[in-house]
Amino acid sequence: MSELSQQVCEACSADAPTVTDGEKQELLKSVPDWELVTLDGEEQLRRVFKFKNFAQAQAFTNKVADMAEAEGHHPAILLEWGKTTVRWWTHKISGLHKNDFVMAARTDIAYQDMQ
Ligand SMILES: C[C@H](O)[C@H](O)[C@H]1CNC2=NC(N)=NC(=O)C2=N1
Repeated sequence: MSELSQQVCEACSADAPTVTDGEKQELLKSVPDWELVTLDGEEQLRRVFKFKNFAQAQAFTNKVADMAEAEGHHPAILLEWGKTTVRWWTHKISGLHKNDFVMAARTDIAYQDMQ
């Protein structure tokens, strides 16, 4: 499997399967800084990114938003002073698809590029 962050989202339909527990454990190895959370019954990936101020958090938020729009796959993003919280899941299957792990890995690269 090529580096997760180099992959792109595959077309995902409403009847696409969520990742299995085994797939989750394997994929999580590529995004170790992310946590699995369940909100409103939907399993998601979540990570909090820390910054020196609001402007840096805002710039990162915009990078992630642009990447999401380009990919047609969108996160929930909370922008606060000094931090940005990103959650990835696939709305149409109410859970986690491999696409979410790809986008989490690409979000990590966007953060690394700002350090
Ligand atoms: C019509 C549009 O392409 C779809 O609603 C896309 C938009 N972005 C999306 N983003 C996420 N995270 N999950 C989706 O199911 C999804 N669907």
